[in-house]
Amino acid sequence: MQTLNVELAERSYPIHIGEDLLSQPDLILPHLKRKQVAVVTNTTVGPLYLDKLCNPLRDRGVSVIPIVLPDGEQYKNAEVLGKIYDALLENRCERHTTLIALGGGVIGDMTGYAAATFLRGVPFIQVPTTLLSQVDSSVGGKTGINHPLGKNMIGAFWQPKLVLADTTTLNTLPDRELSAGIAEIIKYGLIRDIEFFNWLEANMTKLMARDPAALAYAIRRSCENKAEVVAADERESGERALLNLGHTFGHAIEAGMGYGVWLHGEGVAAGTLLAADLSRRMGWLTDTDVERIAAIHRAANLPTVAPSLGTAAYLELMGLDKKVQDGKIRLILLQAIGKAVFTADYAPHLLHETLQTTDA
Ligand SMILES: NC(=O)c1ccc[n+]([C@@H]2O[C@H](COP(=O)([O-])OP(=O)(O)OC[C@H]3O[C@@H](n4cnc5c(N)ncnc54)[C@H](O)[C@@H]3O)[C@@H](O)[C@H]2O)c1
Ligand SMILES: O=C(O)C(=O)C[C@@H](O)[C@H](O)[C@H](O)COP(=O)(O)O
Ligand SMILES: [Zn+2]
Repeated sequence: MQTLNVELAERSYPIHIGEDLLSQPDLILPHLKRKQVAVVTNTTVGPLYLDKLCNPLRDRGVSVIPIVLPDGEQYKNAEVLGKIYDALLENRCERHTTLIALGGGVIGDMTGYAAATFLRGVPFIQVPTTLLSQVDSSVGGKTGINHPLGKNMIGAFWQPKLVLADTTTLNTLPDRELSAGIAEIIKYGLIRDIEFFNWLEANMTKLMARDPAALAYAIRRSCENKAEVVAADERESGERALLNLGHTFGHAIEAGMGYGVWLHGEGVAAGTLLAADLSRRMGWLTDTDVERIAAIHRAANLPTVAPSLGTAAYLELMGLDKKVQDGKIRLILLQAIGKAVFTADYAPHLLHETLQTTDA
């Protein structure tokens, strides 16, 4: 097992990464205020891992309330969030009850938001079971739900007490979801870690084949990158925005196509290629850079061409992004592979040209 720390003064917490961690209650028990937990999961992950996590806790005297939600990005909404509150109230949960998110980013974001808001804030633990959630969503404390008009529009910053990333759970993850996770891994290389990007290019075949050592390294390096950025800028007043590379486009794709049609990581992949295209039009990236970025996404079986929603629809959806300031869409662009900037200072006609490439 490897352990990293997210350094946030009194809100600091460990990230444990390793095999068979689910069934090690000693990793969880020190982080509980009382021996009562509510474990939020979904109808796919529950049958696979709920007993593995909960039985050893029960054996140690912990009272466990399981809460099983429907599975899918289309359920990351206020109605399903309400089901978490219902179960917590019906079971008379208190401020010292710890919520545990067992699942991917959808479960993690919703459980975290329920924890941030139930009784004005209760502790929570992330037990991420997708590659995407192990390398990104379980770390950093962004929690929330979608609105029909936009992704993650309602939410809160609420840090977990612990992240327990059991890499054995990835054995049951579908290939398409593995690729979606790799999109966020590539992101770290592109925005701030050229050596990691070079390593990813050299090791993509191993990652796609689920080589345990390659996966373990990619998860650790991703979490190190994310933890450093979050420690420097917890609430996204500057540097943290770089973690949004490709997301303004990607979130427009997810909302525009209907939640769940394109996976989050797929939207990020196609969105990253649009950000790269605009960066080339700005004179920052070369054609060779853009081809390198496309090639690494292709090697991960990720989409590199965005759907043709139409330029007007893209601009409308992107105009609802959380980073919009004074009505201007602010974007993360690449000055080079390994160096991103957060800027409003791009020529609007170049963004239009980029978006027009999506018209079939
Ligand atoms: N908070 C953040 O910082 C942050 C970062 C990135 C993404 N996100 C959010 O995370 C979500 C995407 O997360 P995701 O990609 O994990 O999707 P997800 O949570 O929908 O999980 C993907 C699918 O895999 C299934 N699954 C989960 N673990 C499994 C396992 N071990 N074996 C078999 N199936 C398994 C799930 O049931 C689901 O069907 C989006 O809503 C996105 O907005 C949040
Ligand atoms: O942690 C962050 O900060 C990120 O931006 C990570 C992203 O991968 C993630 O998808 C996040 O949920 C997007 O946040 P949002 O603020 O654009 O909704
Ligand atoms: Zn993301």
